[in-house]
Amino acid sequence: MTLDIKICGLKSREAIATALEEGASHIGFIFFEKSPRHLEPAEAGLLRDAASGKAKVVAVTVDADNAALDEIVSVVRPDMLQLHGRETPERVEEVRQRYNLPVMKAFAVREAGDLDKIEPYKGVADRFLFDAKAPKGSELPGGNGVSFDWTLLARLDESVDYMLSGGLNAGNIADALAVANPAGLDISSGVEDAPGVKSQQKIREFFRAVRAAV
Ligand SMILES: O=C(O)c1ccccc1NCC(=O)[C@H](O)[C@H](O)COP(=O)(O)O
Repeated sequence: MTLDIKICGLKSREAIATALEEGASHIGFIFFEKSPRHLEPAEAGLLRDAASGKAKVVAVTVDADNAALDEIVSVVRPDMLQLHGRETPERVEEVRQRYNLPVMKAFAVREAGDLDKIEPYKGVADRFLFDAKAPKGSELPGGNGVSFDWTLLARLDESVDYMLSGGLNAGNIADALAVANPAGLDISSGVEDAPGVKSQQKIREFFRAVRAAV
């Protein structure tokens, strides 16, 4: 079983190097000012070259307008855009066409009905990302370190290409993979010592736990 693994919210060369050494398929940069993981496009542009030819660079945005995306795409040169807000199917299509880049559309999941929301995005988004709903009081639509009920994913058609995220860590990834059948995993808080501060040791432990589980 080959699983894509995206380490998200990276901000330092050291953490990127560790993620790549361990075999990350994707590295994510966050462009959302309220996040402790936020980077300016110029900062991400300097970091992204480390991943060239090794992993796909994913730019994570939340209801970004064209001006913001224009800057991110030209300065960071991402391989993929992750839309983590309330983007409509029409907006996802517009973004794909405008930048000629694959788009991963994020959905917040708490109950079965939340998965029905992907229907109008099928054939539009290149991949889905299922995350937990933000807890009350959080200003972040992602990166909250909270899991959802993975058994809900059993209702998905096998053809749905998705990454699983939300509160994953070295301690629960075996349980998650026993229940869900994702094409990829996406993790942020679970490999941090503090919000926005990645731990090289936790990154290594996460990969070790994934290898043991598959
Ligand atoms: O991580 C953030 O700060 C963030 C902020 C705004 C939108 C999305 C964000 N993260 C997106 C991701 O892809 C995270 O990896 C995903 O939500 C999982 O996070 P975690 O539960 O901390 O592992």
